[in-house]
Amino acid sequence: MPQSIQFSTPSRTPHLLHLPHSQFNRPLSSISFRRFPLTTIKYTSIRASSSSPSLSPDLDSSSSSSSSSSQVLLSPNGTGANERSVVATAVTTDAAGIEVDTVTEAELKENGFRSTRRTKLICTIGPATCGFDQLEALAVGGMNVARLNMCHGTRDWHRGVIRSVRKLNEEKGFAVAIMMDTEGSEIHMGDLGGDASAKAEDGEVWTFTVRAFDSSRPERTISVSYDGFAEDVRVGDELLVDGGMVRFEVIEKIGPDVKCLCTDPGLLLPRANLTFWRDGSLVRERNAMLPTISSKDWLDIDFGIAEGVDFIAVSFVKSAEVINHLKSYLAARSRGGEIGVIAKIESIDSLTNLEEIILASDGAMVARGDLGAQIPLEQVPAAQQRIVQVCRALNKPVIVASQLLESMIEYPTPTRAEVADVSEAVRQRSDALMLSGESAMGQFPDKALTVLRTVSLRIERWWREEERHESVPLQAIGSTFSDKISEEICNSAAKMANNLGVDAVFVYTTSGHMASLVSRCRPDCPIFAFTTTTSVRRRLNLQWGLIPFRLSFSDDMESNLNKTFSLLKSRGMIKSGDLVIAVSDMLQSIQVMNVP
Ligand SMILES: Nc1ncnc2c1ncn2[C@@H]1O[C@H](COP(=O)(O)OP(=O)(O)O)[C@@H](O)[C@H]1O
Ligand SMILES: C=C(OP(=O)(O)O)C(=O)O
Ligand SMILES: [K+]
Ligand SMILES: [Mg+2]
Repeated sequence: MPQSIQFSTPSRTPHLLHLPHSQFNRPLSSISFRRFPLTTIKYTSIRASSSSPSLSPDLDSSSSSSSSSSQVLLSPNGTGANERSVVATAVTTDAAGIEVDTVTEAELKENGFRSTRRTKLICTIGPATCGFDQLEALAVGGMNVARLNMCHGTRDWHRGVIRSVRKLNEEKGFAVAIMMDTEGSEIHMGDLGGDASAKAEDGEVWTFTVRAFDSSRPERTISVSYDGFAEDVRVGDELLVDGGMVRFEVIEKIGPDVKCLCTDPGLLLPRANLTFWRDGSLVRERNAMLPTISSKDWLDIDFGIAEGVDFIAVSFVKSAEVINHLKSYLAARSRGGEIGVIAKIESIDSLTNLEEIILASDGAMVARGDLGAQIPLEQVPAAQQRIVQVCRALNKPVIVASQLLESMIEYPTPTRAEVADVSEAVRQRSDALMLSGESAMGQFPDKALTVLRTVSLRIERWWREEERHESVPLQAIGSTFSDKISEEICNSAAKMANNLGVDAVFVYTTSGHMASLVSRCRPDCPIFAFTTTTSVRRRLNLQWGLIPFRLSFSDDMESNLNKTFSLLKSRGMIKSGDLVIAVSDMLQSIQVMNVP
């Protein structure tokens, strides 16, 4: 199949350039249009929307079907320029045949392409946010992915949330993806017998025990999920609750009970995780014999498959093997590649095997909560930067998680240090930021999301204003020749977009791969990703800069562009004169044009 680069001038006359395969052994960026005088480039004209008066008459009939009202176009969920309530507009009988959520629509109209947020936002859903209206408020506020932590809540509870999110997507045109996070074989405390928390004071002696309680929890007593706990632990060990938020020292062992002295006071939360340090280093063998995916996790995974979640985040990944195992399990049970597997990097082993784990996964999470309990805290920032860089190099989305706005669990305003931390993750160009307790059980979930949104927007703008184009050299990753061509096309498209100052890159992608390749380049302009299925659209919502739309399209780029321009224009989401670069994975083409 000949590869084509299409170039259409601002006067809307596109030029079609056919090149033999061999030309593509060089990066596309080295293919200069100047080397091929425009006069030798065969051109075809492209038809604009039916509202354009300057169409070539010869193409009217061939493309008039492109404004058919049966076309369905779905916009992404809100980038949250405003807090007004979302009105359902999922009306396919609409004259323009568009389904779109009003948040994105309003934002694009009011602020234009460039102002859209590039960094994606994830909210952990918990008691503070599980109601339909609360979920809707988060979607309006910019939530791209809802995370369910299977450490907490029953499957019925999680099912309720999943169904509410799905309803929200169907009724209001959002594309909020669902990420299920496995519990993993970590050692954690039991619940607190109904108490929301328990305060451990300095100098108090608490009992950690593997005994089950018949009735209510005895005072200053905590149950532990790991049967071998009392045997393994030694007097003098340090016991860290929730990554060091509260600390104890083991002072005595009495059968199944372990007496511990509180050395750093704080709040104990139900099912908080526990780590152990001995002589200044983490005791790793403690859960080394436990499988990464426990039998309870496998049941949760089956539940996730049945409920059609979009991502499964695997806790305490140690090697690529477990990721490969889960991926083949999913491939056999879910309809082929529909669930993305995210590796949580939160252990020493996962740092040791980082590249192979990320290569095997569909994305990674910098799970700083547990990571900070396994390596010294001062090493966490360097680990974060390395994980973000490896993910970018290997073209996998990366999430920065835990304690971004921890103080907002209790207070309506973040600390300056928290804002600086969020800014750093945005500046590193991570794909997504995640809220945990802030949205799950905090007092100000919407405000916390607003802080992530406004800080992301501001830092992204600052970075663009400073014109700090990144010169991160992106290593070649494509294995097949076709993959290599796609990669070069996307690299070139992003470079052209920056150099020409275009308003948006349009990418037509069936699997989503081409969109991720454009996202990887982190271009200055937003990326409109058009894909044919709702599941791909939702998964794209995790990736930096992608505004995913669902659109039925063909392998005829001319008609796809006509259709897109017409649909987006009729909703006022783009306007005549906007400069766009379009790439497609079906034709492997690049086109530059003004919206007619
Ligand atoms: N589904 C849920 N049901 C009840 N509480 C939850 C749920 N999800 C999260 N939480 C609460 O939010 C806190 C922070 O969430 P997260 O960081 O995901 O969990 P953890 O602290 O266990 O690592 C949890 O400690 C828990 O108190
Ligand atoms: C995100 C994390 O995992 P979890 O909240 O499940 O402990 C973390 O440890 O930072
Ligand atoms: K978890
Ligand atoms: Mg963790």
